[in-house]
Formats: sequence, C-alpha cells, structure tokens
Amino acid sequence: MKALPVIVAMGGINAAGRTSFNQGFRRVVLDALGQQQRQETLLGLAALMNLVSKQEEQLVDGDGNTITLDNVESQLGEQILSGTLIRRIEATHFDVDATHWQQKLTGHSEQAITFTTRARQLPSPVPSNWQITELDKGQVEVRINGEFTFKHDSFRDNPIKAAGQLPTGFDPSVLYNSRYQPRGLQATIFAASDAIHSSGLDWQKVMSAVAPDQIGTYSASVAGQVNSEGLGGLFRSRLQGDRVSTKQLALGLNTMSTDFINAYVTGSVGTTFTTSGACATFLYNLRAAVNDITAGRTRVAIVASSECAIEPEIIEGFGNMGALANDDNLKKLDNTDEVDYRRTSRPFGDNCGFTIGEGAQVTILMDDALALELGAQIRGSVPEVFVNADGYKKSITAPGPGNYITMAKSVALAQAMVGDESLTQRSFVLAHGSSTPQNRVTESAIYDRIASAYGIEQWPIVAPKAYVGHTIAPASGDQLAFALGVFDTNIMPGITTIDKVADDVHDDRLHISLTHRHCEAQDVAFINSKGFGGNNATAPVLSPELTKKMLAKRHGEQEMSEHHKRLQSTLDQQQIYWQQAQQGEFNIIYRFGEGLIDEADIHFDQQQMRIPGFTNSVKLNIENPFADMK
Ligand SMILES: CC(=O)SCCNC(=O)CCNC(=O)[C@H](O)C(C)(C)COP(=O)(O)OP(=O)(O)OC[C@H]1O[C@@H](n2cnc3c(N)ncnc32)[C@H](O)[C@@H]1OP(=O)(O)O
Repeated sequence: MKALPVIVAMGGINAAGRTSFNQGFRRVVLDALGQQQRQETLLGLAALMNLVSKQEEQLVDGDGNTITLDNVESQLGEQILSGTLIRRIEATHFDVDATHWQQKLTGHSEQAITFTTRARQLPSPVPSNWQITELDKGQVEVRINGEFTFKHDSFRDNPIKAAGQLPTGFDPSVLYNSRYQPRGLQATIFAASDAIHSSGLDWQKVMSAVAPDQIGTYSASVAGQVNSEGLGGLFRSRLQGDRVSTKQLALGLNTMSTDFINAYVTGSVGTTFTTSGACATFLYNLRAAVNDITAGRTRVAIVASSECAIEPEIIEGFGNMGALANDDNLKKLDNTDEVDYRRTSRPFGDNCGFTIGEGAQVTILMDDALALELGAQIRGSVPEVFVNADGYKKSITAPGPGNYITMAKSVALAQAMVGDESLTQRSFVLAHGSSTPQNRVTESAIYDRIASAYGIEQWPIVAPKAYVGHTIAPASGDQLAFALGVFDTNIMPGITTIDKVADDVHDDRLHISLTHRHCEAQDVAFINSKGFGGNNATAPVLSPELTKKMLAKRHGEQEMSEHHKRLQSTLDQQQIYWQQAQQGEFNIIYRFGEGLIDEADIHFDQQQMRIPGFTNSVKLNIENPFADMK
C-alpha cells in the first residue's frame, strides 16, 4: 500500500504577508472577503509590518492610538495596502534612482599627476609609470606619468524599479539573533517557525513519533544567498577593496535553507536534500519529499525554498536578457510617462517581462497514517509531482515542450484518482504565469489544449505572480499557498493587474478572470512551474475534503473519528499561535547551539543505533533489496 503524502501545515512569507492561516492569500483577495476576515487580515498585517506594537495588552500605532479590528482599516488600511504586494523598490534594498556601480575611467596625463596616500594603500605591484617617494608617518607621494585607470563610485538610474518585496517594516533580522546571516536565511527561519507553529502540533511529539531518520528536509535557493552577507559579498568584496568574511561562503550556498532548518529549527538528523530546478525549485524539492514518503523512507517531510535576491546584480542579469518588465517598456505598453509600479506583473495580459519577488515558503507533509495518528490538520495531499525536460533547445531561456508532459500527466493522474466530474467541474490551475510575452502564449496553449483533450470547458487559471512577483525558488510554494487559500475560502483570485487577456493568449477553454470571485468548493489544484533551461514541473494537489474521503476509505470511519477527536487540541494550539501572530509575536524557533549531540553518547549494535535526544532508534536491520541477485 502506497503512503499518501498529506499536507499538514504551511508557513512562510512573501510580498503578500505571512503564509500561515492564509494571511498572504487573504491580502490578495481582500476585496472579496467579508468584513471580519478583512479586518483580521489587516490587523495581522499591521502587526507583521510593525505598524502596531503591544502595550498593556492593547495594540497601539506609532502615535499611541489604540488599534482594534474596528478601526484598523480606517487608521492604517492605506499604509498596509501600499506596503504589501509588488511596489516600487524600497531604499532598504537599494536606491533604484541612483544604483551604485563602479565607473571605469581611463585617462592620459601630459603632466605628472601627484598625490599623497598611505603606503599600505598602494596597489601591488605598483604600476610601472607610478613613481613612489616615501614620506614620514607611513605616507608616500605618488607621481603618475601618462596612462592611468581609476574605478570610481558611480550611480545610475535603474531601468527596473519594482519588486515583490516582503511587507514594508517587516524585518526578519530583528526577530532572532540573526547576525551576519543573509536575508534569505532569515526569511527561511521565519517561514519554518511559521509552518511549525501553525501546524498546531507539538514538534517534540512529532519527532518522537518516528525514527530519527524518517524525517526529511528538502529545500533550496536557486541563486544561493546573493546578499552582501553571502555570495554577493563574497564575489564583490575584493573588487570593492574589502575582505571576504569567514561566513560569506558557507552562508551563501544554495543548500543553506535546508541546513538552517535542520541545524537551528528542527534538529533533524534525517534525510537532508537540496535540488534546484530554476523557477520550479520548490516543486523539485516537493517531488523528492513525495517520492520518499510514498516509498516509506520518510514519514515527516519539511519542504521549503527561499530566495531574497532583490539585488542590483540579479536584476541587471534578468533585465539585460529582456526577461524583466522595465520602465521604458511599461510606458510604451500603457502609452504613458508614468509607470504604475503596482501593476508591473501582468500574467496573460499585455506584458513585457516579469517582476522579481522575494520570499520563503515551508510546507510540512506526513504520510497518511502518521497524519491521522498525530491528529494533524489535513490541508490537502500531493500524490505525485511530475518533472520533465524540454528536449533539444535553441534558446536556453525559452519555454518548451516538457511542460506539456508534466501538465498532461498531472491531469491524467487526477482523472484516474478523482474522476471526470471532479476534474472537469472542480479543478483549477495555479499557473506559472511569469508575465512574459513568450510565457503567456506558450503556457496558455498548453492549458487550452489539455482542457480540450479532457473535456474541460472553462478551466480557472490563477496567477499569483501578478501580486507577489516571481520569487524564483519558492515561486511554486507561493502557488501552493494560493491553492490552500482557494480550498479554505472558496475564493478564486482573478488577475487584477491586467485590463484584458492579451489577444494572443489561447483561452477558448480557459477562465482567466480579471476579478476575484466566489466559487464552489474545489477538488483539485494543479501547481505548474517552468524554468530556464527546460525545468518543468507540475503537481496535482487534492483538496482537504477529497483527501479526508480517501483517508476514510483506507483507514475506516472509526479511525477518522479518532482523528477528529485528536484534531481538536491541534486546532486549539493553532488558535493560540494565530492570536500571538496577530499581535506580532512569532516565537521564532532558532536553537543556535542548543541540544548538541555528543557523539560519544551514540550507541549502536547490528540492529539499531541510538542517538541522544531521540526517542526512537535508527534501525540497522536492513534487508537485502536485491535478494534475487544474491
Ligand atoms: C523566468 C521564468 O519564469 S522562466 C519560465 C517561464 N518562461 C518565460 O517566462 C519565458 C522566459 N523567456 C523569455 O521570455 C525569453 O527567452 C527572453 C526574453 C528571456 C530571452 O529572449 P531571446 O533574447 O529571444 O532569447 P535567447 O535566449 O535566444 O537570447 C538571449 C541571449 O542568450 C544567448 N543564448 C541563448 N542560449 C544560448 C546558449 N545555449 N549558449 C550561448 N548563448 C545562448 C543568445 O545568443 C542571446 O545572446 P545575445 O543577446 O548576445 O544575442
């Protein structure tokens, strides 16, 4: 019997806010929410954005006014809305009007140029046309004749000025002792804590329920940590006259989000896994987890991805290849001199490139039996993740045919599992929807042709990148968070950043709505992702209700009702965290140097290995899987 990978929690952070309790999703569909949910969403965001603080059991704003559900919208609504989703890049990242670089200046002087400096600042070797005269106190006089080259600080008007930044005022670095850590890792720590707390499960109990090697962490970044604390600083340091620190290399690696979760959040000694597949990276890691769970190797999987790469170099790289929406092209599209920085990402509309975002997403999965045993909340299930390449390519960045295979196989599997009616009436697509002209044509063609082949008439297409931008590694995590939001609220987000669907989009059988709308309960979501190089991935995600029906078939009504009883305390714990998070108390889990394993205390024989701090042992009585060949 194959174990079913069940989603029991999801946490994270992106431009829309916190992932837990669908906060980010609700921010996006705010207009479609009822009054109470809208107010709760705004209050939670105000706390996240440090617009309110707790004073004597009350929330107050910067001026000391008490902020409650009733007045949060009138007092802070505008600030919250303008500080979330895609917007003009804020100075905390870099100055888009004066982006720093080094201008190279080559000159020739007929007369000698003379200046004094400290001897230890002289380049080595000293250029042959520099004459050096030693002065006292470590000073020297330099005399240059003829050719010289200088690199000087210079500033340029950046053609790309928008990004899906974490909410204004939210700073993961101040939530725990995050010194010298790149922003992507700080966001990972926040996201993992958010996922664990919002699960409502006692993490120690989860760890004690399985063998130490049955827990797996699967996570990655694509570019690695490119901020100055990571690879960005590592590569820039010497060129800018600075030195490389002891931390930049290690903290810069693209495996580090996985490593930080193991080392500082869960303390896991189980499977540790990192794979990257360009913009499909989250799904690649999810696939590894799903494969391990269905094979029985892993019982608890933490699947994550993070990327905080709103850096001038990354933007210039994507920008110069023509992949990002820039000011000139947006002005041309809108026939205006003013760029609307809230509407730079326009999936399936008339667009001119994507908008970069930042974020971290973490989901926790368990096998079906364990999810029931622990009274976990069943938030959906992922039976399979399909990954296919494009075959021979010309342009390495262009989309390709592999995505036909991943989408078609996902739809075929869903049809086999849930039947035609669910598939044709109650399934929807979380599109990659990058907002490039090539993407809108090619991705819509895939959906339209598959809809036609499977008799789907009006397939809802949702495109999260319209709101949070393209977060690269965690992008398909953003899509999964949206899927869970749709399952929980029965609200289908529209694409409100476009005026109309572009003429070249193939949408005969698609429903690309320009507004958010209420919908009937959905059964299946398809998370689709494609990346440079031919990295295509699609995951069918089954709804919580459908998953519970399947679990009841396998485990029986009795076990389901036992689970229901156990679930109550899980929901109570979730509520406690929700209340805390609503007030900006995130209880970040960061166990630096805590619970270290003394290797001398590891005991084992031929049957099992006992690791200090773990209830269960690692089994060593491994059977020969190739016995037939012995
Ligand atoms: C970011 C994502 O989400 S990707 C997944 C979704 N897909 C999309 O949204 C589509 C994204 N891709 C695109 O829109 C386009 O491929 C663009 C705009 C990025 C680039 O378009 P083009 O310029 O037509 O593509 P192309 O890749 O051929 O050219 C870019 C450069 O790379 C070079 N290049 C491409 N492949 C190779 C290769 N194998 N070896 C060497 N150079 C290569 C090209 O020669 C060209 O160089 P040049 O500018 O010096 O002539």
